[in-house]
Amino acid sequence: MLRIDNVTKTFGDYTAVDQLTLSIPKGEMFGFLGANGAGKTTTFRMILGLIDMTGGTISWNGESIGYHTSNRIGYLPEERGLYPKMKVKEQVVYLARLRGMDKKDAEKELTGWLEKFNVPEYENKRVEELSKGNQQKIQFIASVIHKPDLLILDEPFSGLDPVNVELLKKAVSELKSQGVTIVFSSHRMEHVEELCESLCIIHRGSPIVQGKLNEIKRDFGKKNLWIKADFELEDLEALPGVVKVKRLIGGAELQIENEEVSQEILSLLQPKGFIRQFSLEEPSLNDIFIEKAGASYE
Ligand SMILES: Nc1ncnc2c1ncn2[C@@H]1O[C@H](COP(=O)(O)OP(=O)(O)OP(=O)(O)O)[C@@H](O)[C@H]1O
Repeated sequence: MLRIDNVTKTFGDYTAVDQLTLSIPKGEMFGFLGANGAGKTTTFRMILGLIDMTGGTISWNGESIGYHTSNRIGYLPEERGLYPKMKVKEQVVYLARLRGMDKKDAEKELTGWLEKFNVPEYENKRVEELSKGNQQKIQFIASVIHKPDLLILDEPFSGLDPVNVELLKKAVSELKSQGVTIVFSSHRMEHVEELCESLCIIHRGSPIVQGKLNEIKRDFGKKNLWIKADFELEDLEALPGVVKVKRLIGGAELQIENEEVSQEILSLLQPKGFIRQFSLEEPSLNDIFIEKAGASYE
């Protein structure tokens, strides 16, 4: 288990992480979310021991984070950076050996990963010859080659095309099924929704939402209602229990206070004409993020 206990980080007068307490069970894929500047990367750097905490403790499987835990953690940093002139194989094997891996094992692992990512021919290419997205795949390989049991990924999907996003999602899901604990940050809520059972949204270094995704959605209460009708959907905004209305061609998307409101809306609309679509859906993580993180700005 990764335990972050009452962790604070200040830079001068500024508090970037504020008494953060979180527990991430072993083998989970955990989403660590927050607006720009919320404190995600700073937290990751403290987990890695790259910067000192101002206060608090962090432990991995009961051991305080430090030099002895570093070989068991893999990290894909937000600011990607490989040596441009070095060949992929030289570079990844060098990084793996720094993590205590044997050269032969590292080469074998690298070949496997390059095949998995459909780029076996990259082994002897210089990093600068690869596109930015492909460099990112190589950096991901460098972060997992030593088979860490805790993997920290800072915005792993940014800059990847949809095919590579799918490849990477599959790779992280496989690692999870092998028991690796994965913590990742992302501004793309749909990726978090797809991959994570639990998550935390932080704002100014403190959690504002925390828990299991399905419970967070249930507790949020509000629902989305999609309506398409062959008549003008007028005055929806004025109906009791309607929070937001987004007009679409031929219909509307509503945010409503609770399920009961949808029944009242249906009874009101039915006498007016033909309703093509009327569907009630769970709120998206995007809705929750915008409301919770947005409210904290005020
Ligand atoms: N070395 C530093 N010195 C001073 N302030 C810093 C330093 N590192 C981070 N900060 C500040 O701490 C806050 C949190 O930064 P951090 O990089 O952790 O945010 P983030 O959540 O990762 O944001 P983003 O989504 O934009 O990557 C920011 O206001 C940032 O300016």
